[in-house]
Amino acid sequence: MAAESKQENAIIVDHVKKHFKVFLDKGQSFKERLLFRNRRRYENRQVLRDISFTVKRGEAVGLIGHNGCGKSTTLKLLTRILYPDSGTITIKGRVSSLIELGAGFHPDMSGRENIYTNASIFGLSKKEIDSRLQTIIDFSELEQFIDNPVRTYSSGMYMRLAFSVAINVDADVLLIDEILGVGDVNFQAKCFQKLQEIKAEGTTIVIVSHSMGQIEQICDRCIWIEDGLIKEEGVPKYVDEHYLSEMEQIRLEREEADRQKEHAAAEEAEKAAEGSAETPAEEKTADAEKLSKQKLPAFCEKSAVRLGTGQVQFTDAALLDEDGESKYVFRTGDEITLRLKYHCVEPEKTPKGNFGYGIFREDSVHCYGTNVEIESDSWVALQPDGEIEVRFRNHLLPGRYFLDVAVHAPDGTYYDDIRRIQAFAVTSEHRDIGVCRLESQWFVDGKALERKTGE
Ligand SMILES: Nc1ncnc2c1ncn2[C@@H]1O[C@H](COP(=O)(O)OP(=O)(O)OP(=O)(O)O)[C@@H](O)[C@H]1O
Repeated sequence: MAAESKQENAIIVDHVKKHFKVFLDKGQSFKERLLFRNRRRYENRQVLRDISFTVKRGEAVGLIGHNGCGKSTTLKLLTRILYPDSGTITIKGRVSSLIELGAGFHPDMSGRENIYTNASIFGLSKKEIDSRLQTIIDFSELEQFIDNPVRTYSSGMYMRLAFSVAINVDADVLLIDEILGVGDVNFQAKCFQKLQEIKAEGTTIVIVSHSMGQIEQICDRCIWIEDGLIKEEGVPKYVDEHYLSEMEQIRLEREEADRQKEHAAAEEAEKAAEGSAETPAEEKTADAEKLSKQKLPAFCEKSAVRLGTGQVQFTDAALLDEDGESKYVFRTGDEITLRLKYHCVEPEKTPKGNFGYGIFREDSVHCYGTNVEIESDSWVALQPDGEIEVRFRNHLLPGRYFLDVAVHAPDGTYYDDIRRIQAFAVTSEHRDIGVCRLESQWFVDGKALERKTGE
């Protein structure tokens, strides 16, 4: 049997469920509550739907997940500030928690008196507290204020005292909620170092944090909670990466929805403006440098730059997914279609054009560029109004990118050239790094390694 499996469990959480009653229209005043006592509506919010995990003695485990997913609730259940609706929690040994720090402090009592009452809540006898009193005071750096009532303390001083007590009670299990927000930067660094010492001494630790760096430095294992269930569990570096990538995906999807709304509104405004004032005839005619002075149309990013003679003008540009939907976020490996529409002012004078596109990463790295002539050794016969599409497999790695499009004459004169016409983002489930994905096949002693499923 592996040594690890022999190690004793310090915490066993077994099929725990927890809901809260959330009142929707609770009266504010006593009168309102009395008058509308029959109207008090509430909803049952199921916060933990079925959580099971174990923590071995001496192990440090991090709980991560987005706001409101139930991390603090899990910790409060472990501390017994709350009780589960069903399921069981078993903890072996003395528990100390850094949750709701200083909740047990009495404001009129001095710092010293509060150390005694607070440490006794953690189960220490008077003799035990006497022997570690100076260590607690020294760690808090509050020596000169220790006999003042804690109501005269700043919130940072208050937290420092509470933290010093909680970490000096020789707990077997330490539960921590976003602890490293305590005090100033120096004190935070000191707390962090102390935690590492406590861990090295073999204390079991469960920590809730939004700081992946802290989780990776302290924890042996990480548990990602989502929708009241455990979504993933394992080595912090990998779980954190998956979590951060999902958070980025959610953020980008929101951004995409906002952008769609913005574009729709801009198009609407453009149509309204077109309807009320017809563009004067002379503005529609070709004129070198004219495009740079015109207002950018709605399909362009606000930061776009437009150059060219205006003899051919793009009237629409869209990046489409495989279903033909206009998108802002793509994944590495997706097929993307760039659809361009154009208007040619006088096709008889400018019968041929070459269309091209370029992609730049947001830090201006030129990732790619090509045109019709490079790919097909031919030129496009220009119509008064035409459409052109280019389809490509997206091998770009995660990041933000900008698209440039241009159409030029056989002599190289740019008819229309729009830089940063559109922004887009790329996400990926792969973990390779760099600018683009070079799908790699590994061989060991001539034998091809099996590729991960889904790649
Ligand atoms: N006492 C309570 N009464 C009603 N709802 C509660 C109570 N405590 C927590 N909740 C709700 O339970 C959900 C989970 O809260 P919890 O504090 O566990 O989340 P969290 O993952 O720690 O979030 P955060 O990262 O924001 O700290 C939230 O929707 C919260 O509003």
